[in-house]
Amino acid sequence: MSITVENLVKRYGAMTVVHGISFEVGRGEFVSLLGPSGCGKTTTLRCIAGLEDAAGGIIRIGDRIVSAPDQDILIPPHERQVGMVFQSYAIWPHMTVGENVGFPLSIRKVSAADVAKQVDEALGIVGLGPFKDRHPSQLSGGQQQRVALARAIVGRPKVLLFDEPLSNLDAKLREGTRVEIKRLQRKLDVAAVYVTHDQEEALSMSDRVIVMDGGRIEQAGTPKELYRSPVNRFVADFVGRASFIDVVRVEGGAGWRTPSGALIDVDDSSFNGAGTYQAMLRPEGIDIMEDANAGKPGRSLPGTISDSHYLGAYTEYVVDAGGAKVKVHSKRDFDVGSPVMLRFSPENCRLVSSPAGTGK
Ligand SMILES: Nc1ncnc2c1ncn2[C@@H]1O[C@H](COP(=O)(O)OP(=O)(O)OP(=O)(O)O)[C@@H](O)[C@H]1O
Repeated sequence: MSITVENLVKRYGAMTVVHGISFEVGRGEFVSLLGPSGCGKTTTLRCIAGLEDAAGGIIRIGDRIVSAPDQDILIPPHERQVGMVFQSYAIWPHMTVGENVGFPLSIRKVSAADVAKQVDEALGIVGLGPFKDRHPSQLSGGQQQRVALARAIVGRPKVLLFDEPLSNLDAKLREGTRVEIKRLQRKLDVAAVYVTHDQEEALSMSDRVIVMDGGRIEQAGTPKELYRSPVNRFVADFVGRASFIDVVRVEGGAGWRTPSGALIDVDDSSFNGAGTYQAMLRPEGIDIMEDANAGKPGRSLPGTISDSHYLGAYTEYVVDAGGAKVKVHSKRDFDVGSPVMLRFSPENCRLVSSPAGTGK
């Protein structure tokens, strides 16, 4: 089943925290809500689950309206057929693994025999069959999170909702559990909404990512679309590493000029005639040339290495290019203070809007 969110509004008292957002998640599709702390991701997810009451808009699961305050429709969570996994796992320490997983069924008055069968099936899917009679305190953090996963899928939910489910796991375990969650979601072929503030997690797991800020959607698209063609500086900065150089359009549209007066070739397909703009450069798309005179007009900028951070597979250099701090990834060694030439292609030098005064 799909999830459709139309003009969702959520208020806490006088404060509006979700400002009429709309999106759709198709059956079998994995969509992440990505954004900084407080942008309204969790609130949106909880409105879909029915754990928060929306103030406006319509939420559908499949064809069924589960939330439409204007029509006095607010279906309670246990009737929405959603499975949800929380950051805190929310498993009960006094219950065994099997009892925890079976809990959502027992409150739905499923017969004991059916509960046992479905619990065994769910534990089998997450690989926890032999742990059924243990208590959560006898499990590792990763195993506890799998109990929470099993509990989310036990009633054969029509959609799966995840609220930062991996943030309490260490880096190595997080990577493994990502793969497991994706495998599970594919196997069940359900719509999934996944809340995270971790861009790597969102890019690597999702069919589509919705970037939010201040209770609004900034951009929605496939991971590649967001990475390659962000609509503004906020999205460019939030999705991956990027550097920004102020640019102004040369009179008559014959190119773009940096504050130091250099003309650069910018992919300006996003230019719409109004507002302020910056050129965005991704660090892996820039070459560092030792010969400070090796530049091609429009596709290079002179600078000085001002800082370096060794990261194993590559070094991240910060290059001061006429006042702009440009991050560059290179496998080669350069000394701080060296004069260099940065070379880039117009495809890696994209115009992004950067509304003045908004910090975006
Ligand atoms: N129960 C509540 N009462 C009042 N305000 C709340 C409540 N829950 C959330 N908020 C506010 O709503 C806004 C959105 O919160 P939300 O938890 O959805 O953000 P988020 O993007 O999920 O952030 P995080 O990543 O920190 O969880 C925030 O400004 C938050 O302070």
